[in-house]
Amino acid sequence: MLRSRTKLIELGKRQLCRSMCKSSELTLVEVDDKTGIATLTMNKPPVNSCNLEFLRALKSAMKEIESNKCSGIILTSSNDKVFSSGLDLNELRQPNPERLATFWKELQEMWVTLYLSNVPTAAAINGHALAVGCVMAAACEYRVMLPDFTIGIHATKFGYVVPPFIVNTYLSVLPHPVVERALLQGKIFSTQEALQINLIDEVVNSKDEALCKCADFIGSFEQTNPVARALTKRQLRAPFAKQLLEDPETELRESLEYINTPLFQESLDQYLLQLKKKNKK
Ligand SMILES: CCCCCCCCCC/C=C/CC(=O)SCCNC(=O)CCNC(=O)[C@H](O)C(C)(C)COP(=O)(O)OP(=O)(O)OC[C@H]1O[C@@H](n2cnc3c(N)ncnc32)[C@H](O)[C@@H]1OP(=O)(O)O
Repeated sequence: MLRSRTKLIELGKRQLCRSMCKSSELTLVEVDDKTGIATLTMNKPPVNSCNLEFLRALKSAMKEIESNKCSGIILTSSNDKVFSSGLDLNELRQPNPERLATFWKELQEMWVTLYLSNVPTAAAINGHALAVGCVMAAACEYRVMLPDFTIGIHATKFGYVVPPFIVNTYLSVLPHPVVERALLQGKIFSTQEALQINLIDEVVNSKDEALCKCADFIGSFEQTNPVARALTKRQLRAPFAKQLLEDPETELRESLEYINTPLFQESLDQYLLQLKKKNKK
């Protein structure tokens, strides 16, 4: 009882000393004056699907947080049912070639910025995290999730080949056989299943609790040297990012080629129809 009261008081304090740093319409950044932790809230209605502008806003917010020497980043969502629905599929449908290339490069850069961030990163997954939404969470160092939501990469279910950097994000948190089965089945996990396979670290009952857990995780590095920590993280993660860092053009070319195939475009049309139909029922 006493412990939970202390926790609540602690939570109140944390909320009080939060100050706004920089926001765009699509992202909201709040920095805790005491801990230096930045909470980056995704705010693209209705479901945080990543279009070009949103990817740009996310990358720029993360870079800004790093350059302000914050002690860590907590990634979360302003929507209390959806963390992120992944890529905005409208960006991939009958695309304008120039915009698609710019979009895909932004995706690559946003991923590299998050995956190799110098500061500790944690995801407070307060809703469904699908496809690239799951990738963003998995690119963080720690994940805590609310019950009764779903998380996973179901690309193969609707005719998408999974790009290598997405495979690598899974491989850096899950064992190879688990990744193989999950990606080939296009498996979407419930919160409980995600906990069982260690795709997430903990389950919590509220967003506030999720933010607290993430702050505690970031706080656990207080006694470490930030430069040594950042370089060690980079060393550990570099093999998974190597391909994209050394040769982003090949990944870009292969992805654009694939997205422009009739097979991909037909599957996408069908999938988008299904998504819309669901709402008309
Ligand atoms: C050799 C190398 C080859 C490389 C090849 C690379 C090329 C392949 C690329 C593959 C990469 C894929 C990664 C992705 O991230 S693809 C995105 C996949 N995401 C999804 O499938 C999520 C779909 N959405 C949902 O399941 C649900 O929306 C939800 C997230 C569970 C939320 O449900 P909820 O009921 O709350 O909301 P609605 O479904 O009513 O959605 C509200 C409106 O938003 C539209 N919507 C939802 N998600 C998307 C999306 N990802 N893109 C665009 N639009 C989306 C939905 O249609 C609703 O619109 P409406 O109001 O107009 O009906």
